[in-house]
Order: sequence, then structure tokens, then C-alpha cells
Amino acid sequence: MASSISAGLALKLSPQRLSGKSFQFSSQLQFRNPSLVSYPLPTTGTVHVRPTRVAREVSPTSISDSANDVVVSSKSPRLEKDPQALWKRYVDWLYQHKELGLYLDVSRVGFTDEFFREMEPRLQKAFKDMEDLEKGAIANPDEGRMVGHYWLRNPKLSPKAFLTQQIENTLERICGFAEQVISGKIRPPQKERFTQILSIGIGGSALGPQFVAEALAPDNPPLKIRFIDNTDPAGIDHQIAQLGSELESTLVIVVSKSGGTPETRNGLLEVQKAFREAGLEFSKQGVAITQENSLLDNTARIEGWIDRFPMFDWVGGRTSEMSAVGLLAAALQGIDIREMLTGAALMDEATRITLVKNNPAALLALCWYWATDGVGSKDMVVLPYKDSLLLFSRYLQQLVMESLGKEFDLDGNRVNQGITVYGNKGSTDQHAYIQQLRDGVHNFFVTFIEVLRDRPPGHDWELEPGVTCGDYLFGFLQGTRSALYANDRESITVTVQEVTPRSVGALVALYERAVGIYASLININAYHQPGVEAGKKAAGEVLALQKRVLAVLNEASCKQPVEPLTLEEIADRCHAPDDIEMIYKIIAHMAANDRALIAEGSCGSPRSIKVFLGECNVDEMYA
Ligand SMILES: O=P(O)(O)OC[C@H]1O[C@](O)(CO)[C@@H](O)[C@@H]1O
Repeated sequence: MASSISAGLALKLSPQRLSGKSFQFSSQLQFRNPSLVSYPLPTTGTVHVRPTRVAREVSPTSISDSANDVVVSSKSPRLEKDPQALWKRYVDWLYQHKELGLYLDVSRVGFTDEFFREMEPRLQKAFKDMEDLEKGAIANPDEGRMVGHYWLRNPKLSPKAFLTQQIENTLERICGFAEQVISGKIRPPQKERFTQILSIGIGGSALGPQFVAEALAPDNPPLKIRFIDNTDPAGIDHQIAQLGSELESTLVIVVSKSGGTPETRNGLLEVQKAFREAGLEFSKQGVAITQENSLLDNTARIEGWIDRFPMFDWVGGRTSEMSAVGLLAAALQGIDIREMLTGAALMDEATRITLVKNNPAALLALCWYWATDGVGSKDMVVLPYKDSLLLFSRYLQQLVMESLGKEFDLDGNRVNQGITVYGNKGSTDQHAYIQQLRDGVHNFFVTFIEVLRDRPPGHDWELEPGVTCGDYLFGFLQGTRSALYANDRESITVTVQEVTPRSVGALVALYERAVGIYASLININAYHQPGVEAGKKAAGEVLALQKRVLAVLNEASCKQPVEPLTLEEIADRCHAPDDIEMIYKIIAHMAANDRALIAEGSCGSPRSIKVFLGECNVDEMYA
């Protein structure tokens, strides 16, 4: 029987208390987390709270459902504040990986022992899922493929000997190629050696290499890297202009697993045009990283580019940092890629341990579940206190959000899962948005990334008695952590000794595994991205409509005299009256780029516009 909820206040429902119950409610009721209720959410009526979610108790709450009345008040969870009890919690839960010099502190996340016990069987299932994955289970049912990024750092783990061979051969080829490029054995036609890398790719084909370049490239790398990761023409022009005459000594690496991503294709075409205009032969300076037989692979083969490296079907874009995608660029910048692989392999071993307390990825996943109620109710703010780790949050944004942000769970239930990730670096962000984190809306938890080594040995100095510049950075991290906690804002701290290829490899592996475990806890497929397709498809439709608009305008512009058209007329002649808004946007964009001319009116008042093309393309008319 349905209970009635009388609450005009913002509330946080405790899923365990309300689990499985139905409630009458009025429009006054606001759900702080609408995803806890079944869809769609009406303004009046009955809601059903999804059963069987293991989540935190909201404490203290005043839920009284006597006489069918449920009054729920919102209070932050009470976190332990007694210094001695906190110290005990810190010590009891501190995770350390000795060989990696990595620590994980989850003491400032307030999960209870009861929660931990309840999650234990689900974590054991997650470990089993991860084990199956590593053994080659089809973990991506709708794409019918294995998920094997773990094999990249331990090829012997792969379920087939030929895969082991492929991974090892590719690594050898990457190292050999990088050596030859750096030594000048492989060189551009008109220069002694390559000095620059221009990497073209997007998403998982860019974010890892960008993060690693920022984190690990030496001050004077053998080859400097820059990226084209968008189809923004001005952005592309900027990169090419920055290269200037060094285009002659630029190695262009085109990275695309599918080999057909439009942004990457466009970047390639733009760069090839720049090469032509500079009188350079692109094929002598181009390298492809892509799946065998993709469009990009075939193009590179037919055009005779310098080399091609494989992207394996069983490595997803967002987990491809330890494949050729990340390793080739890193090796060319003089980064020790075998150390990166070692760091990742060590972390992989550590995160296979089935004792939750000794498994840092499981601890992370557990904290995420606690902090977000297992439904993404809070955002993950990632704050590395180290400039070189600036791009870690952006890298994690794709890894976490593209993996976990799913509409349906594995049983087909609509769940709209995910965890929002953002952040830049500390202490810089302290002067931007930490104010809100401390005092404002409580919709996040923080992950601090701490680096113990401030500078290479021998370079430190005290800028005031007893205090270095790095002490300030340390102080700001600790201070922010304390200040947030004092106001019931939870945080995790990951600490590494230094930013090295090994620790960066370990961090990548840590988060890859945490995402895998968390995906299992919330029962979603972390290895596909069906939502991305919707945007791609819609973009394709816009471009198709633009072609029709152009054809209609061309026909009218070829008339004598030219016939400027209103938006309604264009929409009518395109047989797309419902698309008039999009047609308006297409015209406004074309007009801003001098490709359509406004004969009458202005874009500010769409109904007034009459438009035509500056030139009549007769060939187009009869095409
Ligand atoms: O490497 P590709 O195939 O060009 O894809 C780039 C990115 O696009 C996505 O598929 C999303 O569209 C990401 O998952 C991927 O990393």
C-alpha cells in the first residue's frame, strides 16, 4: 500500500529505508537524486523506490512512516571528527604499495563497517568478473569482443599465444621505430632528423598521450609533441602555424582505432593540405596507428606512409594508453615506456588481490559507491597537486564517464548510471571553485593526488626560514583536505613518491581497474559507448541537410536574376519544413563564413532573412 510523503523540503532518501516501498507524493517533493526512483518522474502520483541498493544510511534522519506519513529531513552524513578515532581510521585503512611507493587513504570517506560488510560479496563478484575478463571472456556483448588492455603489460596473460606474440612484436617494433627516429636513421626527406610530432586523434586516441606528454616528457625531448584533437579549423591552423618551417621535420602520427572518426579524418586532410602547400610529401612523414584494414590503415598502406602500428580490436580507445596509441608517442619523446608498463603491471597484480582492504582499486570503487550512493549522486573532483598531472582529471573524465555513463544496466533496466568527473589541479583550483566545494552545494567528493617529491634532489631551497615552495603546495593540499572534511565533504587521497613513468603507469592501471570493478558493482557494461553514436548520427543528418540546402540555394542563385530565398522557401524546397530551425542555423553559419549572402534582413530576426549564394555552380546544378 502506498504511504503518503509530506515533505516540502529538499530531501535525501535513504534507499535502504525506502527500498521497495511506494509513496504518494505531491509536487512539493523534490528528489535530490531522481535516479533513485523509477521513471518517468511525474509531478504528482506514486513513486516506487528501487529495491536492493546497498547505500549509506542518512544519519541522522527523521523518517517516520507511522500513520502512512513519511517525513524525511536532509542532513549530511556525520563523519568521524574525533582526532584520535580519525587517526585510528587513517592507520587502519591506509593502503601502501611498497614497490610502487603509492599510498591510498580512504579514511576521509565515511563508509561504515556495516556498508563494507554488505558490499563484500558484491566485490567478490566483481573480482570474479575481472578475472573472467582477463581470461578473455566476451565482456562487451553488443560488440562481441574481448577486453584485454591488461594483457598489454603482461602479454603472457592473454588467452591466445598469437595475441601474446602480437603484443610483444608490436612493443619491439615501437621501441625500434622510436630509436631509429630519434637517432635520425628514419628521417624526413629534407632534414637530418624529425624534431616534432603532430599527433592527430581524438578521445581515447588523444587523451592518454596528452596526459603522459604533460606528465613525463623531459624539458628537452628528442621530439616535441603537439596535438590536433578536434575539427576546429582555427585550432588546426594554429597548430600548423606554430610548427612553421618545422613542418619539414614533423612526424605526423594519425591515431584512430576505427580509422573513420570524422574529426581525425578532417585533421589529416587539413594537415595533408598544409604539406602540399609547403611542397612536402606527406607520405614520407606520416605514421598510422589503427586497426588492421580500417580506412586509415588502407589509406596509409596505399599511400606508402612510413609505418603503420596496430590497434587491437580488444583494446578500447579509453584504455589504450599502454598500446601503440600511448607508447609510440611516449617513446618518441624519450619517455621510458617499459617503466610505464612495469608500473601498470605491478598495479595490475596489486588490484587482482581479492582481500578488499589490500586492493587499492577495490577500495576506490567502494568509496565511489559509498560517496555516490551507487547511482552517481555526487561528482568526482580530481585534484592533482602537481602541475605535470594537470591532464589526469581530463584523462579520467573519459575513462570514467564514457565507461560508466550508461542508460541501461546489463539486465536491460533503465538506470542512467555514471559519475561526473572534473578537476584541474591544486592549489590553482583553490582560487577558482574550492569556495563552492567547501561552503556551497554538497554534490561531490574529492580525490587528491599527492606527489611527495617536490623537485629533483639538490634543487630545493627555502624561500623563507624552514619553508620551501613545495611546502606551500603540501600545506595547501592538507589544508584543503582538512577544511573540506570539517564541513563533511569526503575525500580520497592517492599519494605517489614522484611523477615517473612507473607511477604514471600505475595510476592509469589503478583507475582502469577501479572502473572495471565499479562497473561490475553497478551491473553495467563499461566497454561500449552507444550514447556517442546518437550525436554522431545527428551530426551526419545536419551535414546531409546542409547539402540539400546548398543545392536549393545554388539552383536559386543560378537563376537570372538571382532569386534570394526566405527560410520558409528553403525549407519547403528541401522538403524539410520541420527542420526550419536547423536550416536557419546552417544559413547563419554559412553567412558568418561568407559562404551564403544575406540579401535582406538580418540573422538576428530569422523571419526577415532572404539569402542567396555569391556564386552559381553550374556543375552542382546538374549533378
Ligand atoms: O580511435 P577512434 O576510433 O578514432 O575513436 C576516438 C574516440 O571516439 C569514441 O569512440 C567516442 O566517439 C571514443 O570511445 C574513442 O576513444
